[in-house]
Amino acid sequence: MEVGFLGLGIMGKAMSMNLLKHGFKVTVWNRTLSKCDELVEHGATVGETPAAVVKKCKYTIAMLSDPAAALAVVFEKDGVLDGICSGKGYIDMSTVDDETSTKISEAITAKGGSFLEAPVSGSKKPAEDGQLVILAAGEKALYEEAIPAFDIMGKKSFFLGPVGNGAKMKLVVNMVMGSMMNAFSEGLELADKSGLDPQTLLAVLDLGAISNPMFRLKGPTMIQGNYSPAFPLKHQQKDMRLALALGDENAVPMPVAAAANEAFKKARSMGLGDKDFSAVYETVRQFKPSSS
Ligand SMILES: NC(=O)C1=CN([C@@H]2O[C@H](COP(=O)(O)OP(=O)(O)OC[C@H]3O[C@@H](n4cnc5c(N)ncnc54)[C@H](OP(=O)(O)O)[C@@H]3O)[C@@H](O)[C@H]2O)C=CC1
Ligand SMILES: O=CCCC(=O)O
Repeated sequence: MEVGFLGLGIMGKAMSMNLLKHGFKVTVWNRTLSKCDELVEHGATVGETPAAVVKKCKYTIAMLSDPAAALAVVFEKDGVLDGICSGKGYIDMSTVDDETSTKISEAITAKGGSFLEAPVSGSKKPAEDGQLVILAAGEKALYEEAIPAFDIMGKKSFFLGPVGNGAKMKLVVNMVMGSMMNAFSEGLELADKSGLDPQTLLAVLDLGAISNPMFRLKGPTMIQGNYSPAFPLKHQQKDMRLALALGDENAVPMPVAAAANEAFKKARSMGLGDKDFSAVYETVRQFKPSSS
């Protein structure tokens, strides 16, 4: 099966690599061309533009940073729209808002193509291990066609109905995650400042009702001050911003998420946007480990 893949950042690289390793023929494109090299070493072909990739492949997947990137890759010259036609599908797995996704869907379908949004839960490691949770919405037939690829990239796929529902579900999930990360950071600092061992706090949390993989994975590295990016903080703040806009649209009060968004903005202002989102800890942290 020939699949196109646009966007080889942290997630796109891992996801397209998995497709290659499982026998898919993959044609890749990335704005910064050098990021294609490693994929080529594993058998990928490079398309010169998004349009060239779409022209070559029955369906094309995109994994791009934000709404501006998702729109640029579709609407700019030599973009997806210049290659799409009847019989071809476009699957955008980037985390964007429903307005962006709807705009892309309308443009693709106006040219006879089919569209699916399919943002994912799970980060770098689940992407490498094919353990993502896929939140698809849009054209059901394209969803069914893409299941073999989804089964490789993910551990579970949901079909959530019309375009927009996948984007909204993803924003709700990441809004909860970003708020939790801030509460967790405050807890680590409170433990430390009140004379408790943060490592013991991790052990206690892990045995109780709020035990979860995020605290288990991020806690030890946060204590070390290691923020090597799996999920860049600038993307988490983008998701908080988009989730708050969704709350605004639906008149849902979200004071906790709003405060969390401010903390992520503060972290960006401290130059931490390209670090892992757990670096939001630095906005409350006073004790610095000697290794940082
Ligand atoms: N990392 C994670 O844990 C997760 C991320 N996500 C979401 O997945 C998406 C990708 O995330 P991730 O891989 O971490 O991000 P990265 O920042 O690592 O990669 C972003 C990608 O978008 C491309 N890009 C950015 N701007 C443009 C543009 N204007 N035109 C064309 N391409 C552009 C980049 O190209 P270039 O290389 O040239 O900069 C790169 O390929 C985001 O929407 C994110 O929110 C979802 C789940 C988990
Ligand atoms: O969008 C990023 C999500 C990261 C995760 O689910 O661990």
